[in-house]
Amino acid sequence: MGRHSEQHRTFGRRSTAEASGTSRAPEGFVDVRGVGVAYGDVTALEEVSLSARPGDFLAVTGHSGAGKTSLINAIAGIVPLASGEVDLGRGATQRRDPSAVAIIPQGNGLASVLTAYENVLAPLRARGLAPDEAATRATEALAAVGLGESGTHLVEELSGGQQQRAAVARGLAIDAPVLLADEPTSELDHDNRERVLDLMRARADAGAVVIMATHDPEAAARADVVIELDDGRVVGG
Ligand SMILES: Nc1ncnc2c1ncn2[C@@H]1O[C@H](COP(=O)(O)OP(=O)(O)OP(=O)(O)O)[C@@H](O)[C@H]1O
Repeated sequence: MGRHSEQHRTFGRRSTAEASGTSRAPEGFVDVRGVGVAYGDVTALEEVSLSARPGDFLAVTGHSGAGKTSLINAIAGIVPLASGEVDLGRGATQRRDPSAVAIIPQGNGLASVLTAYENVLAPLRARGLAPDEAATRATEALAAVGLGESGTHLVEELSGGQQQRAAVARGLAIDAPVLLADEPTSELDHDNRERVLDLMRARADAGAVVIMATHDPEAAARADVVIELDDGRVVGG
């Protein structure tokens, strides 16, 4: 089903921003080498390798249980590796830089008793952004996903799709060199799905690495490269 798949890929395309030399391009990279993940006796990933450079938009596909979330979480450092290595950062001197990554997790991960705006703002303040800049970024990110009017609502008052868009806003607002997104469009109608995919594409074009897990072939088709997992391994597409 993937447009392209193979055991190990290297993507060297220069980003638009890098090529034009005009931007704040975050210059991320991701190197995944022979990664395995296990939960007790369950092997979720085995010998998975991939490599991505600034401007790359990757989709990770596969059936339910294939290992998509495990791969996203392994790259994010959320699950321990049973084998292999993950490097990510801003350049060769900053390998394994945890602040280089932002994640839009499966199931959104929002605090339901905070407003959408507070959820977007909190990680920005935690990362040391000044209050004014954090507020501006949070407002802009919510507007970008079409929640400009709903930012003051508690998350528990929002629909599932609105909550998912708030989670997308939170991930985008961090403006990290590496953006990981786990099923970021699963709850969205057509127009909002396209809006979110446009934002992912724009972030890659600005120089980030974007890696998106999705079971939606149409969403995957928006990526530069599709990596298909089956039973925890990269399979041919
Ligand atoms: N916390 C856990 N404990 C035990 N097994 C787990 C755990 N999380 C995932 N698994 C197992 O690891 C394998 C990969 O799961 P993972 O969630 O990575 O797949 P996925 O492709 O993201 O699935 P989905 O599309 O349903 O979200 C599955 O066999 C799953 O049952």
